[in-house]
Amino acid sequence: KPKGFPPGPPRYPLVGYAPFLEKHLVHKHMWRLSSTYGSVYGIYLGPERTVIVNGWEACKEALANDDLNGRPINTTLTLRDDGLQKGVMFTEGELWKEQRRFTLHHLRNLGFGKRSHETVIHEEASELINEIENANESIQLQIKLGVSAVNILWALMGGTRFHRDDPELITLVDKLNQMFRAGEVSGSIVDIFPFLHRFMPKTSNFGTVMDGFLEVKKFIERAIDEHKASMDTDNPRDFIDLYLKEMQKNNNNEESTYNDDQLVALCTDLFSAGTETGSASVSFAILLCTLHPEVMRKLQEEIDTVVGQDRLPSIDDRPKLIYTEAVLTEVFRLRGAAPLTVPHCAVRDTVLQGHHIPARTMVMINLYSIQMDPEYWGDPEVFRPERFIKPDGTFLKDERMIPFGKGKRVCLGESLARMTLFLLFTALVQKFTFSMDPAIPVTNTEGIAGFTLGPPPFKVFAKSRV
Ligand code: HEM
Repeated sequence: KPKGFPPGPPRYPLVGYAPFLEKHLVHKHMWRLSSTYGSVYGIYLGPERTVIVNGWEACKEALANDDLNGRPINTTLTLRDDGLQKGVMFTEGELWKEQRRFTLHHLRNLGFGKRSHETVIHEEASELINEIENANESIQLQIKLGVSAVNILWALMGGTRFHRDDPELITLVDKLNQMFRAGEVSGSIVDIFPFLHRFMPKTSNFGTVMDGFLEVKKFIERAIDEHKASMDTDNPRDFIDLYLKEMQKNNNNEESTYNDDQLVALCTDLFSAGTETGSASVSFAILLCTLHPEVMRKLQEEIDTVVGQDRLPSIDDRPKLIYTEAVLTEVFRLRGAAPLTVPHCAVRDTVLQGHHIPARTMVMINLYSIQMDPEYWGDPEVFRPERFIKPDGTFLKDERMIPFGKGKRVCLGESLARMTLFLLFTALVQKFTFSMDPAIPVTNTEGIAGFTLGPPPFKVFAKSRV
């Protein structure tokens, strides 16, 4: 017989435990609470009860349970989509299944995460390298990498490439970054008290989030209008054309889930999820290697031996770049971009680690707690890529490394994200040795959690190696 709803920290009137959560390192706080309340505990965020899942065994069980594959309804998101639940990231059931299948199928055919996309990423890497070479002061990498990430994704979604110094693009990337830091993955005060959204000033975190949402939405809507005006149904150029074609095919089908609102929300999901996380991961990788010059040196030695300086590293080099692979895995372990995944929700009553989880309970799966478990890793706080290298020198693949999640809700962009991180990061360390600009001291690298985890502000000097 299942135990009841999992117990947890105290519930204060109206607000529950929400105001006591440490906003900018919420994954760490949630993990800490598990030492008192157990790996699966219940917590009230406002009047709603939520379940937090920690540790490998419990997270693995939760991710394998399809009854926990829903998404909670969240006020902020419903406001983004004019009161509807649309897109792929925050939908569930048949709509989600159909749209996710269509999206993955067509993005893959267009070259998503495949060798044919490497040329595009190499072009972006070369442009980025040029821009860094021409900078005569220390640089803030995150916006620059954000621009690269947009171009890499947009090549498949919208078919065009933006100029790196396009001011509109830079504003968009900047607002996206701010939005991801201002947001709260476990829900904000507006999600607890929806009526408050009318009173939130533009300068509040909620205002920043809505501003970011609307900026992306405007960008997507404009692109869709341009596609409609110029598309040739027989020769679809990119993902938006393919989707518009599918809409035409289903024109007379009232049951169809392919429509304008859905296309806007889907592209907004892909664009938001796919650009900030990518640039955050490369930034974290550069930040950690800059603070560990011995790691940077070893990386450069390996790349010089396997690739040399005459061409950019390619995905074909990957199996030979063992140390590089270990560094990137260690970056994901220590500073994965989505430590709490995207909130899940029980689609029906179910059981987790013997606890009863009622239908519609929000469930947060804490990947950080897996990746930082001292009993398993020994010295989880230490940046030590060697932990992923076996004594015989080969790469050690660890089943606990799931920075993209696992199961049916696993990140839709994993193949692209892995390829982008590898190609941009290796190109940068092949060409430059980075050092910190002491004007912005980085006292710790834990980063800033919002919707996702982003690096702390930092600037680097890039010394050319050739
Ligand atoms: C390093 C970069 C990235 C990391 C660490 C990451 C991680 C994640 C994680 C942990 C989830 C949630 C899994 C769950 O709910 O259990 C997720 C979902 C998702 N990601 Fe990523 N992601 C990254 C990059 C990308 C990229 C490049 C794209 C798109 C092009 C993307 C698109 C999505 C989408 C659409 C979902 C929602 C999937 C669904 O609900 O069915 N992500 N990601």
